[in-house]
Amino acid sequence: MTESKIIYTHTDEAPALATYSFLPIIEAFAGAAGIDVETRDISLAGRVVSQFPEFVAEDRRIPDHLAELGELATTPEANIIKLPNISASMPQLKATIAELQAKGYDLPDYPDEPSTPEEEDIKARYDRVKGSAVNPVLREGNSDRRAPRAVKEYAKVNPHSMGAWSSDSKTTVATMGEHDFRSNERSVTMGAADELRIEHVAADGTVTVLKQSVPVQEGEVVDGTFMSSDALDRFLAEQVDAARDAGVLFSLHMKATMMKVSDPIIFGHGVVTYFAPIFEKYGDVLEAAGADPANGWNQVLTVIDGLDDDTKAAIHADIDAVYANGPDLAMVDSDRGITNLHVPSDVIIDASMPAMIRNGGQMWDKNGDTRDTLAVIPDSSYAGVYQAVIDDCKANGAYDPTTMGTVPNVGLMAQKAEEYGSHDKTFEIADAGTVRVVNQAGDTVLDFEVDAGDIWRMCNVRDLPIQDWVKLAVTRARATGAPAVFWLDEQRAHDAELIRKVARYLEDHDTEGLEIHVMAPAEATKFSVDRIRQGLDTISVTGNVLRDYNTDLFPILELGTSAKMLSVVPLMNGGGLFETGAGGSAPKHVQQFEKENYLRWDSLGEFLALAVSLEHLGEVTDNPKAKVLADALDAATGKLLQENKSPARRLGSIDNRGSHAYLAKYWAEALAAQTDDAELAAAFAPVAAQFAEHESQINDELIGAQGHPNDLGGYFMPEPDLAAAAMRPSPTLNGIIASI
Ligand SMILES: NC(=O)C1=CN([C@@H]2O[C@H](COP(=O)(O)OP(=O)(O)OC[C@H]3O[C@@H](n4cnc5c(N)ncnc54)[C@H](OP(=O)(O)O)[C@@H]3O)[C@@H](O)[C@H]2O)C=CC1
Ligand SMILES: O=C(O)CCC(=O)C(=O)O
Ligand SMILES: [Mg+2]
Repeated sequence: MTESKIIYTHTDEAPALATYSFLPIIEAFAGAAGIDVETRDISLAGRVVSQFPEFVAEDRRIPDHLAELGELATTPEANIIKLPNISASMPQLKATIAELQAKGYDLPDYPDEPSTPEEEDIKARYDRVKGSAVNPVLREGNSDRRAPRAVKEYAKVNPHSMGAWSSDSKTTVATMGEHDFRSNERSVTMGAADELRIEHVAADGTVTVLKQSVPVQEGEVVDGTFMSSDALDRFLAEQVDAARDAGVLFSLHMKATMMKVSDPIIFGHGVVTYFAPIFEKYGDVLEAAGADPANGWNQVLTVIDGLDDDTKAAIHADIDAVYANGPDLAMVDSDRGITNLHVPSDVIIDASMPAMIRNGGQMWDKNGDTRDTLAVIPDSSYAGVYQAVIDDCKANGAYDPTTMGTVPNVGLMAQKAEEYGSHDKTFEIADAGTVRVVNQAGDTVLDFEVDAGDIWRMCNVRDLPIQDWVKLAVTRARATGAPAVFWLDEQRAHDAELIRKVARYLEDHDTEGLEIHVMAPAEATKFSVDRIRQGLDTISVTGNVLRDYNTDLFPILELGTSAKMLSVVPLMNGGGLFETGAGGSAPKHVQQFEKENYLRWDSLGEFLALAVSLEHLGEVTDNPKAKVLADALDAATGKLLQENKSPARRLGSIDNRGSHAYLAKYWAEALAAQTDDAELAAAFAPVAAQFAEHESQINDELIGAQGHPNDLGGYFMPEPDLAAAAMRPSPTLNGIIASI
């Protein structure tokens, strides 16, 4: 018998807090079926510590759990439950380092400007932890994200609130459309395995190797492209003027976390353009003092704070003038004066654009009022998707969650597909010249005329992941009967290569009776939202970035949040990676928990993932009890929804902890009631009885704990004892769990 083992990941922020409450329940229930649940620490803090063993006292070292799981993900035994984790921006990484140092971890500072080989090494280690460093390693398969039927039905009966859309809304999307990644893209499919080299050739002929070796496989699609720095600046300046003239908010939507090299640079251009008078007048002073707009306006403000009083006062007067003369900025937190440009990881496009659309196309201004917005998305590859949704809402009003259809996604991401693999192949160009991609034979495969400051990048996608993606699309289309639309634009170089492959690999499958289309993203959006309004479902089959966008966009409109999605990654070598929802780690929830001991995080994603993980375990190991646990958990999750025991949003109601207590109650009841496994039924009958007897006492203890500030002894690495105590405040519940 194969070992029955599930790996549960310890991550960050709200899901990490939820884990302190939910994991003991999982361990107890799984233990009754002979299933081991092990944890691995892939939190941002844990990953930082793991990079510096020689700096850290032996008893506080953390092994490189991510590398271990990355290897596990390539084996058939893998059964990993992956909770959302922080893809750290630079300000988050530095805050983590500072917190760990204060806790006595003797870590080096982040060297912004390394001047010795040792500092280069330290910086390289920190940079490995930065940005989207976890997901691409674990996602050794393509993604299948959908709203389970029970969740969709629940949302139809209990719709979330939707802001009204007016036909004269001034909200719109601005995108470059030329000189950007989409329009400069060139793509080639490799006829044979090779090794590519990326070089920059300056105007005087000097050759600089940007990347010595990019091994590529036969059939791999290789793209190169760049965004023109000058065109970007012109575009951004025009949008600042346009927003001011239209009297709408200016807001920039990037993915500075996942696209950790390119997007902070673009974000920095946004900061410099909006605050242009400041950088024109004080740019040298600020640069000398260490300002880096790519890390957000807040970082620049911190640097200004360290200047002498006179300079500081002068700059602040000029900043006031910028605010007075410029368009109002969309705000992240108007009470605290945090704008959309303050921190690059505060506004992340996949969640921020749908939240705006759900809100009638409006964002918050500095007074805490909602206003129409100019949403600036520089690259035009996918911006048209949001414009198409906005056009549809202007024409037809907000969507109706009680009737709307669903748009699940089959996303290409295996083996660092497309943009996921681009980070070590993205460069801010130093001098005008040519970037060329050269093969082993010395032939130039792709070349580009670039200027200083341009952002050049290469993306790759291998052939086997594409085959697997096409197969998954056909499987989902067959399973649901819904049309499957490949969101590919024949006008775009990369997509044109993919369209050829899709046509070829569809031939390998029985597609008789299936409706399969290829449409450019804006057209596919229109097709899907037209059907949504008719209550019809449409599978979106997309590349990596659209996978990310669509799996927040549609769930946020359909279900109110993407946390309620079933997110499965069937690993290409047979294992399973079960993600918990499609959203992130909800930092705002932690703020509320710290302030008033109330955690509004909904663990539905964890419940759904655990059920499919148990089901997978039951199938691949010889453990029928796992299947019984899975079925009972599904029944419990359904009942939890029906009985409205998900976390509410307000103090004094059931929060995350209370929802776990009810899940455990319903799970025990379902196990006691089932007849497939008498042993489990007998084991859980007394547990169910205890829950029934003590329900109100558990509620009193959990709700009674709320309402005061909570000190967890750390943000990125809370003290485990404090976090466990805060998340398990009901002795009665803890006693029942311990009795299993
Ligand atoms: N798979 C992964 O590892 C992912 C990680 N991330 C990371 O997550 C962090 C935060 O990203 P952000 O863009 O703010 O997106 P999030 O999805 O974390 O949060 C946005 C909002 O969505 C709602 N939400 C998200 N999850 C839940 C949940 N389980 N229950 C209830 N509401 C939920 C909350 O709304 P409200 O405040 O109204 O309650 C929340 O404020 C970043 O560090 C990012 O890198 C992001 C996406 C995926
Ligand atoms: O990896 C990341 O940074 C974010 C991933 C994400 O948002 C997603 O997979 O939906
Ligand atoms: Mg996402």
